[in-house]
Amino acid sequence: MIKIKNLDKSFGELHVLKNVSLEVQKGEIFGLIGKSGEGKSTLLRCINLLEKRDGGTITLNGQAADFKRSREVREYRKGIGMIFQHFSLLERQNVYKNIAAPMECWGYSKQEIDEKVRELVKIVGIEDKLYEKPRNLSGGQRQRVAIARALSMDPQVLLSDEATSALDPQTTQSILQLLRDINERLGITILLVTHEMEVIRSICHRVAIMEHGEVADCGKVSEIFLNQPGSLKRLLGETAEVLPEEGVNIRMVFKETEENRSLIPDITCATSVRFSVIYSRLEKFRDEVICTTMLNVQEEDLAKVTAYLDTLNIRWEVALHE
Ligand SMILES: Nc1ncnc2c1ncn2[C@@H]1O[C@H](COP(=O)(O)OP(=O)(O)OP(=O)(O)O)[C@@H](O)[C@H]1O
Repeated sequence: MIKIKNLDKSFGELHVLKNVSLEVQKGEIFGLIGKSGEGKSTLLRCINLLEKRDGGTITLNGQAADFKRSREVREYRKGIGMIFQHFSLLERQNVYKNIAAPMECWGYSKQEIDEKVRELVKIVGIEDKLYEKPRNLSGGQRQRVAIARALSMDPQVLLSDEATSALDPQTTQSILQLLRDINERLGITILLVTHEMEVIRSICHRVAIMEHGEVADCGKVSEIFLNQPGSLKRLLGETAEVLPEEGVNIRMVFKETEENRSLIPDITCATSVRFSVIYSRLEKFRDEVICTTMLNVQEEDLAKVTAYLDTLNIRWEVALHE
């Protein structure tokens, strides 16, 4: 769907994107995460041709984004909706006019516009706000207007640049649910930029972690969390946990499945080792649940326990205490 190959971008001396290659599949929600200043927004702006790249290729649905004429650029952009952190609404215009604006630019008839606006406000759940000005809306409602406007040209792709960063946690969840509905019901591919891990966990199928303008790791969200690459640890902030100083602490990460539910008694039965469970927590990733469990074992039992975990293909590592 979106194919980015060897993308390069500098602002003067500042090399912001370095040889970035990514593929976003049709119908998926793909997340780009990284610390501030890693080039995430620049990448979105290059895809949307708001920013000129220095090198590399961008292909949308097999069509290379290399255009000579501004009309071609406009046509290309028509297929891409975009939403931003601060909504970018026309403050003097009401909700109806805001959503209608792109269609008016493209010369749609009044009737076409009216039908589309009324359909879109229903999809985003603000039918009762049609004639309100943005200043009378909450942050979540404003973002719903922006989403409706982004969908007005029936785009194949929606680019989202920190769309929930200015919202409280509850409103964030409702907007994420809306994006998920749009993805599932309308089949729109979503590429979103965020610095919030919760956004990635809740709705993304796949994620790319950006570091220093490069893609450090990329894959299915639950797999990235299972494998815990260095880029993820650096992003989450690798703080030493408060753990027992005696013995060895083993962190296990595994999918919560019926089979794994009895893992703790299974370890005891198979190894006859006595150990403590320091904590165990579940995290949801779209439709999968991942369990992180910390065990504390005696030094002399470490090999026995980890050998058993290896037979089950359970990922483990020795955790450092403070
Ligand atoms: N138009 C520009 N001119 C000069 N430098 C720019 C321009 N746009 C971005 N930059 C710089 O490029 C770097 C990457 O910026 P970008 O906004 O893409 O990062 P980001 O990962 O999206 O960060 P954030 O999460 O803070 O938005 C930053 O150092 C930024 O200051």
